[in-house]
Amino acid sequence: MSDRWSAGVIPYAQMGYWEPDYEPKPTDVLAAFRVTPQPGVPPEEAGAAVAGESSTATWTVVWTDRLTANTHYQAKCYRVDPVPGNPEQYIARIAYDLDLFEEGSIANLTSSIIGNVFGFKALRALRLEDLRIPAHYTKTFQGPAHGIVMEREYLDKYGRPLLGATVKPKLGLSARNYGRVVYEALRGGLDFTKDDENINSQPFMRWRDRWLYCMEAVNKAQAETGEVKGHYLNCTAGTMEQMYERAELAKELGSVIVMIDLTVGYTAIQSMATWARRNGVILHLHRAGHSTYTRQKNHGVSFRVIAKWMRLAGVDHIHAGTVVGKLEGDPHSVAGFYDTLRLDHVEPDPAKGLYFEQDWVSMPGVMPVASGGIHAGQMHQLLHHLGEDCILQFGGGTIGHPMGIAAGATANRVALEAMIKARNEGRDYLVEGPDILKAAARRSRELDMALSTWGDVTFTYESTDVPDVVETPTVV
Ligand SMILES: O=C(COP(=O)(O)O)[C@H](O)[C@H](O)COP(=O)(O)O
Ligand SMILES: [Mg+2]
Repeated sequence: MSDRWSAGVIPYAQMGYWEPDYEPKPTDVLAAFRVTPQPGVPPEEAGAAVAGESSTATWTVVWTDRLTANTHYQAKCYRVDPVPGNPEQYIARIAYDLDLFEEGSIANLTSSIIGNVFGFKALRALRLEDLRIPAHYTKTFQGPAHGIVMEREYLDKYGRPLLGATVKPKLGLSARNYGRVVYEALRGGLDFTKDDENINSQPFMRWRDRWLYCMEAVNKAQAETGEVKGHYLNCTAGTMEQMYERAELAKELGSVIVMIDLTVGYTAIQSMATWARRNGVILHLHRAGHSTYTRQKNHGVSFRVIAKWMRLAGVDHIHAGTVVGKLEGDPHSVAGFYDTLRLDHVEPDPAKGLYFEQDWVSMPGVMPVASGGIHAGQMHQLLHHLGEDCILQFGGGTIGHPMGIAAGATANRVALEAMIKARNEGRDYLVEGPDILKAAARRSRELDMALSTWGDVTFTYESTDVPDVVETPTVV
């Protein structure tokens, strides 16, 4: 071991970053990292190195350490467990004192915990699996601008998932044709339509034109149906000033909701969440880009951590997976994401990939959004996996309907209401789902056509991001 540290270089473990006797305090931020050390690097040293580099340390001791209360500020790796079935990987748990973080800043939290450490040569790979945010720190964040309960009250819609659709094709429609899609989908029975992540303000359709045509469509559909309707106007732009300008006009035109992409960055998200609460407008977040760092199990940041950050940052909606659709989403992992977003208190549950207890101390819940390759024929599975407080978004599964967009929307609404009715009557809707849908389709040509068009479409591929199977639950 000693060969690897020449004069002046001391192992992190020896510098105090490995402390197996440490008992985490209720105020500590706790992290679980999946560590793959380089051959020859002991796991405790790897864990200590992560603790060091994500808190006070550099690669050697420095004289100025003596000018600080160094042991107080040092993060401590207090536990390292081998990963069952994977001899190369370990889960290292690290405790960070609350004093290391600025109140109410995701940017500061992330610059510490994922700042430098993922590039460490001594590690082959590193993944942040989970974080425990102490109540003391949680209370310094705004949290969701409105949250699930307020959103339902604003919309006057209860007892069922909300329905939406992403306008397709993703790019190229003119503002007027785009508005037509919105109108058809909303009048047909959806609650929301939505800009896709990459619809911002391109030459083929500038944002102001889209705002005008979409709000005309929303108003017309509201007048015809007597329901509150919304279109997520995507305010994502190159500067904060442009985003505020777009959000202000959305509000002036009476939109109940605006949207941003995860790509705008944590600080911009927090700023937009503050704006959204102040202005009484719901804030939708598309997790554009997340799979570049959330999907692979050995390296990056788990989506359950991103979900936690976004609840703190203050969004009202976030895309969180469908289980059955076209994009990555193991049922157990997705259940863990949905719990993290919606519950007030989350228990550790290794089967769902949840490493820590998380108390949200009454912070409102975020509405998870299920989107990506879903259709009416999956309604029983969607309700079973995702529950009632969520938004089901059918883009292709509305706009691709052979009888037209409004018919696609109606098919989804009829399928959902039939399934909710069956659930409320106490039926085993998961098992009986296909029959429930067939029976409903006898009274709805739109649903009948949706089922015959897409009924057999499934996306059965192996998931990448699956929780480790066996681990004893730990309460810290
Ligand atoms: O465009 C779509 C879905 O379109 P469609 O409904 O036509 O498949 C969304 O961008 C994805 O859902 C994002 O993925 P996720 O929700 O997993 O972040
Ligand atoms: Mg999209």
